[in-house]
Formats: sequence, structure tokens, C-alpha cells
Amino acid sequence: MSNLSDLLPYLSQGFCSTCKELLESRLRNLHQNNNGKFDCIALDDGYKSDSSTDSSRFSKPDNRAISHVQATSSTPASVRSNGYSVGHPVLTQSTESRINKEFGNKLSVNGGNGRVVPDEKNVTSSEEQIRMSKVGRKKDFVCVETIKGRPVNVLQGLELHTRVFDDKEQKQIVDFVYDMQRMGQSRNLRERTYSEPRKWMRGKGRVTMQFGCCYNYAVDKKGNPPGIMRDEEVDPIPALFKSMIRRMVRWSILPPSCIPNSCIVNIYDEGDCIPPHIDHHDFLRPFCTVSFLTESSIVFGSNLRTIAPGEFSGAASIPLPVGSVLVLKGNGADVAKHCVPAVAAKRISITFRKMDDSKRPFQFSLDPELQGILPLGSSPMNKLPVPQVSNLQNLQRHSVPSQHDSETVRKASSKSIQFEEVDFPPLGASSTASRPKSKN
Ligand SMILES: O=C(O)CCC(=O)C(=O)O
Ligand SMILES: [Fe+2]
Repeated sequence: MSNLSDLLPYLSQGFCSTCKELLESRLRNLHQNNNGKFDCIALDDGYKSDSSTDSSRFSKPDNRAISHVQATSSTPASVRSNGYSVGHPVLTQSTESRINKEFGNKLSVNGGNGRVVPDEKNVTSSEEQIRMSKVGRKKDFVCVETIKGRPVNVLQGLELHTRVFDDKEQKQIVDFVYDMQRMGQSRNLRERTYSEPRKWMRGKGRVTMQFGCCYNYAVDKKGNPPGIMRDEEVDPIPALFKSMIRRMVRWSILPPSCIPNSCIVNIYDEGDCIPPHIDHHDFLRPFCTVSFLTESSIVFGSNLRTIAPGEFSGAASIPLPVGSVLVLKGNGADVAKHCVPAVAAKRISITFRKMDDSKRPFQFSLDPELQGILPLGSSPMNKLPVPQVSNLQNLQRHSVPSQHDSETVRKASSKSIQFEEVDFPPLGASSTASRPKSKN
């Protein structure tokens, strides 16, 4: 049967790329179901479950790549699906096809007009189900704190899904984030999309890029309150991030009732942090954060102490492996604050959130590509045993704090609230003033 691979071009002659892939996938299944009988068909399945990584393998944003991004923009400017043009295509059609192929969300280009639409006929591919079955799901976090005299599990509602994005996908996403960063630095993104901290010191802020809406963490210099700034425009969610959203809904990480329509990319250089906060209620629950490049811990607690610039302590610390998705809801989102202390090495996170309908920007319109996404249907493959997360030894489980601990925590907490209000960098205003050159 070894000549089956030679027959592939003949068998698939005249097929579109989707049908070609389908045929390849069927041959691969035949191969698997026949215990290697067709072992000469060398088809790269592109799926790896190991999430270990080395950030040095990722390309650095340099000017050559900026011109690459600009060069690709010679294709017709894409009108984004939320109704307005970004002036330059965030992704070219060919890049989109590559991305969609990589992510296994079989998408097809609709009539050559550059729009990409989900092809729901292909969504039940066994490959995607196998891939989904490798996701680790931990939903039983416990950390009891005494709040108003009552024991409360402040981690209730948190979920950690691991091995959601593999090394290859991480590289693609990280490279894309760097492309976007370069575009922000060269002012090729909307002004409020890209933001760098004005002043740099250990523990101060991080680079952010906001898509879908412009969000203000703290009262800004114009006196705008925290929350979604309804009269500001940012760039729409790029296609690659939309395919991440589709995966998270299809793989039952996020519910179809809460499909994100905004996201924020956090680029942490070594020593950068995000101070203690509760995500604003202009965003619905659940929301989620995806981690890349370096495993870091996120600290939770009803009171988070500031020990030093960028150093915080709290009741529980959860390591976030690269390629993982942390889902926040319940007490984990609304009773406990969270923060990421100064990171040991470069880290990128992407937080996806659905806006409260009544808080959406005035210019916002629904993206058809993010409507009606459903979890993968119930098939026997979905019933494969779910692997448990093994890499959580560092999770600190604390019992009810002693009287002394509560005192210390209470004192520290007023400090951390002060830190939060004064030092949370306002977002949505680019500044490259005094930050040392980034070490990407
Ligand atoms: O970087 C992270 O993992 C957390 C990000 C976060 O808390 C946020 O964007 O609100
Ligand atoms: Fe947050």
C-alpha cells in the first residue's frame, strides 16, 4: 500500500484545498486504523501536545519585519467584519488561510472576496476531537479565606485548561503579536490600540494592545472613569485571535453564551507585572487569559499585599503553563483580586472578554464570524478520558488565616489598593518616552 502516497496527487486532482485536506485526513485515519499498514504515507499532522518552549526561538520585532508587514498591505485594504476599515489588512488572506489550517478550524474563503467564514461541515473532524481530548482541565481549585467572619473558597469558579495551544501555534501567535507591536510602534495601528508605559521601572506596567474596545483601568488624565470608553475606537479583533476564540468555544473552554468580542494583549518584559485588580464589570463572566512564552504565576486573594515594586503576595498562587487558558468566573473573578508579579522572563498573555451589551463602544457592530459558535458535538471521541493537570505542585492551598495573618493582610491590603489606583498605568495612549529598548 506504500504507493498510496504517490496516488494522492492523482486522487485529489481538481480538488479544492479543503477537499484535499479531507482526503489526506481520511488516508491518515486509514493509516491509523490499520496499525501502520500504510506507514509510507508521510503526512504531517501538525499536532504536538508538548507545551514546553524556549522563547529565544521567537523572532524579534525589528524594522525589516515592519517593512514585511507593510509590504503585505499592498493587497486591497480589508474591511473588517465589524464594519470599519483598519486602513491596512491586519492579516492577508494567505496568512489567514495558513492560520486557519494550523488551528484545525476548517475555514474556507468565501467567493474569493477575502472574507473568511467557518465551514461548519468540516468541524467534526476526528483530528480536532483527538486534539481536544488532550486538553487538561482543572476545575477544583480551593483556597479558603475568612471574609466577614465566614469561610469562603476564593478560587471557586476558576478553571485551568492546559495544552490548548501547542508550540507551533504559540510561535505563530507570538510572531503575530510582535508584528502587531511593530505596527503599533510605527503608528500603524489605531492610536488607542497600542500603549506602552510612560515611565519604566521594575514593577511598572507592560505593553498592551487592545482590540474591540478601549478600556481604562483607572481614572485617566482627562478624568475618564475606569471601564470601557464608549466613544473611543480601537482596531477590531484580528482573524488569528478570532480563530483562538472559536477554538475555546468549540473545545468547551468558554460557553457559547459568552463569546468574547474584545481582547487585550499584555506583553511583559522581564520585571513587568500587572498589579492587583478585579476585572471591570463592563465585561461579563467568564472571561479568560491565554499564556505564552514563559510560565508565570498569577496570585489570587481577597487581600493582596504589595511587598516591593512588582512583588505581591496573596492567599494562592497558580502557575500558568504556556499554551494554557485560565478561565475566571465566580469568586475567582469577583471576590478574589488577581495580579501577576514581576515576571522572570518575557511573557505574553491575551485576555479575551465579552462586553456587557449596554457598555459596547458606540461604533461597535457585531462580527458575524463570532456568532453562533458551538461546542464540538457529542461524539464518542469526546468521551475519551480527560487528562488531569499534573504541573500544579506550586499551587499554594491556604486554610483560614490566623488572627495575626488577617491583621497583616488587612494593613497590606489598604496599601495595595493605593498602589492599584495610583500606579495602574492608564491604557490606550502610546508613549515610547522613557522606556528602555525592549529586549524581545
Ligand atoms: O497576564 C495575565 O495572565 C493576567 C492579565 C489580566 O489580569 C488582565 O488582562 O486583566
Ligand atoms: Fe485581570
